[in-house]
Amino acid sequence: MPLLTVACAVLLNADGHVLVTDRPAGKDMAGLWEFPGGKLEPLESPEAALVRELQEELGIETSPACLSPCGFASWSYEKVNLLLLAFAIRRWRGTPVPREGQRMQWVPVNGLFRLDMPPADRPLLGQIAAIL
Ligand SMILES: Nc1nc2c([nH]c(=O)n2[C@H]2C[C@H](O)[C@@H](COP(=O)(O)OP(=O)(O)OP(=O)(O)O)O2)c(=O)[nH]1
Repeated sequence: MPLLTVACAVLLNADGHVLVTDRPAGKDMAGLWEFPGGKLEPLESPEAALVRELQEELGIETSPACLSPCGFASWSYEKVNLLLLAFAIRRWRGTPVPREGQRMQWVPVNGLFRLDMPPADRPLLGQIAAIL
């Protein structure tokens, strides 16, 4: 199966809460909570992809220098092997506002374990808890 690389953000606010958005109706895994981000375009670096996706999905400005690798997960879905690269981000410009019809919430890291998330995300949660 093809390998699909996805970069996602663990946006941490001053309270130590993490931003999650839900997958809009009509997409695979609709309704599940996920970390904002998305697929790399051809020849795009993970960092550039994530900066672009955060602008498109939430209207916030970040830069590769603000991205700190904080974990990865690997999961075989039906048609792809997903490699999910997570970056912690503590500083950005602007206020996140969902721009693609997603719902959004800030949750304490402990609260992530109680959310319905894609199976690929599970192994990331302990890694995120460890960096706080
Ligand atoms: N952004 C993000 N994607 C995740 C997470 N967990 C997880 O399994 N994924 C999967 C879902 C998708 O198959 C893929 C992300 O792709 P994407 O967001 O660029 O694209 P999509 O499938 O939502 O929609 P499309 O752009 O293809 O229409 O990674 C996560 O926490 N964040």
